[in-house]
Amino acid sequence: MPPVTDLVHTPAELRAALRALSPAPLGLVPTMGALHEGHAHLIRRARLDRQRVVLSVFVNPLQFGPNEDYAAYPRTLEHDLRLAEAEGVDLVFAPSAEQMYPPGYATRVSVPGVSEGFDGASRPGHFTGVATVVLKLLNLVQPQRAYFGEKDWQQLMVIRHLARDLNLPLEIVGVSTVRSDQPGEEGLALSSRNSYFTPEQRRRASVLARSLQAAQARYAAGERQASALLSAARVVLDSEPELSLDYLSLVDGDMHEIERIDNEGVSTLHLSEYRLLVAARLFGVRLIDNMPLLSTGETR
Ligand SMILES: Nc1ncnc2c1ncn2[C@@H]1O[C@H](COP(=O)(O)OP(=O)(O)OP(=O)(O)O)[C@@H](O)[C@H]1O
Ligand SMILES: CC(C)(CO)[C@@H](O)C(=O)[O-]
Ligand code: BAL
Repeated sequence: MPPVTDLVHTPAELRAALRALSPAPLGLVPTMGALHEGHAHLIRRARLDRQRVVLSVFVNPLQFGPNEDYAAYPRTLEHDLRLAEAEGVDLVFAPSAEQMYPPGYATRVSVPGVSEGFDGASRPGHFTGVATVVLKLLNLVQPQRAYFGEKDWQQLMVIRHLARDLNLPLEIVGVSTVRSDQPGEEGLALSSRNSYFTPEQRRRASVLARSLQAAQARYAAGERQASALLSAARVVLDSEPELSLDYLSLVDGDMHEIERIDNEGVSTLHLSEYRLLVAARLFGVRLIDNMPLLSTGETR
């Protein structure tokens, strides 16, 4: 018998369905749907942790700017349910915008500092929208653990900060980025927005990953100046004529830009928090990617 995945749409239905799952430990996987192998990886990680898995599918209007792709964002609930069922998800919560933000809704949650710069600068209000909806989802589901992809690195840092600052009684689990292994587009970070691309454009979009790998290679060869590491990435990005760069940086775990890696004073743990970040627009689509200086696997 294939596992049965329940689908609910309202907070009241969610509460009733959660009662039926309790007292098992719950893992929440928040998504905006259009599920792919990256999302499947988060679900599998939650199941490995022996959690009952609640998956939310909600394209959150609060985190989109007025000129962004809220209306065009892919909505594929039937496909998402099939993937959720195949991966053994216990419950899918797919609310409407009206259920999440009924008339009179006012509250916003923001995490200054870590939300500023990078995507926070390019997408004003984005992380306030993310923090607000994530806190609402955590309150609705009350999981023991919640799973987020490293692909959205700054988002993961914002949510870790939110959980720490507000003493949220749960563990935030970061899961490493799943990348394409399709010939020609190897390394491309899986993303729902890749569905906007033709196969040829996807191959060219792998330039982001290749640029970060070039910086990693320079680091592995002994380079410790951020500017030189970033130049190595920049050469690769410049090889794509259609690419318009938003940012390319090396940051520490607090999202502060760093100029030089001083291995003497930095523990391996600290080093694993350093990230090369890139964001660029390609063929009208805004893409982000990031990599550690050294591949270190998942973070917790
Ligand atoms: N390739 C991936 N590897 C690991 N986690 C991922 C990957 N892509 C998305 N995720 C994670 O899945 C969760 C839901 O993300 P979301 O539904 O926005 O998908 P997405 O592919 O990131 O879409 P978008 O194109 O909007 O960036 C987030 O925690 C995100 O970091
Ligand atoms: C965390 C999230 C589901 C909040 O809407 C979204 O930002 C995403 O899919 O990464
Ligand atoms: N995966 C991040 C959600 C967003 O781009 O709005």
